[in-house]
Amino acid sequence: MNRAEKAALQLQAVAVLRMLKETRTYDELADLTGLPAGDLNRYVNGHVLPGVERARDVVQGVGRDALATELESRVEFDDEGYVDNSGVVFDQSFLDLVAPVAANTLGFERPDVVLTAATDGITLGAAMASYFDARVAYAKKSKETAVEEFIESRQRLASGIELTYYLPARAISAGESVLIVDDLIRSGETQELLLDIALQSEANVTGVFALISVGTEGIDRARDITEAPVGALTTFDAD
Ligand SMILES: O=P(O)(O)OC[C@H]1O[C@H](OP(=O)(O)OP(=O)(O)O)[C@H](O)[C@@H]1O
Repeated sequence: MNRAEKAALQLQAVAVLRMLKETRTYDELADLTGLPAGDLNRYVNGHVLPGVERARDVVQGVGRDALATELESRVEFDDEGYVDNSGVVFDQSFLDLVAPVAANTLGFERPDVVLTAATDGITLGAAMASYFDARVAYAKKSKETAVEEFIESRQRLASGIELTYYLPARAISAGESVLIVDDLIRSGETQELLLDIALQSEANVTGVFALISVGTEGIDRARDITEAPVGALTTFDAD
């Protein structure tokens, strides 16, 4: 880890601690993290940065659990099982916190491109791309008028409806590494289409990440297609 990466990790830990502090006293934060309340006060107020080991523990340990809990509290299901995740995907600051936690806990290598699906994956894709200093690309269900060449992937869904995603062909070059992300994974059909687009681009997939997994069907489906790490920040029961 070079000096800039260490500094970035230390600042990410401070951002996680600040989020946790919003709803806690310093004593409660000390109980949660195992760190002294006085130190936490200095970190949260920006007077001192946590050491690298402490920063890693915060980001990978309590950070993941806390973000998953926060995510669960912001997601709503209706009677038919449809998800309202606007409380998450409309909050870019929250997604900016998720990116380092996801990258560190699931072990994704830095990609050249973060690939997602319009619409709801876009803000997470932007957060992940910003964290990795990578480009972001999103496949859409329609063709952009001025773009001449597309990669397209089509699938007949379990529902019988056909779903096609289009990506401008120049968004990903052969040999580049691609991290596939989305806000939600349920059947895995969307991820399968994105993986197919990466394959057609002759790119190397470095991982598949979803904020929310509903059941494990989609995660299992992605794992059948790629050997790269596949994971979600939080998993809800499918029923
Ligand atoms: O694992 P799956 O069963 O494929 O479901 C996951 C997909 O469903 C949602 O997108 P949706 O198709 O609703 O499009 P939207 O983002 O434009 O709302 C979500 O954003 C994922 O892309």
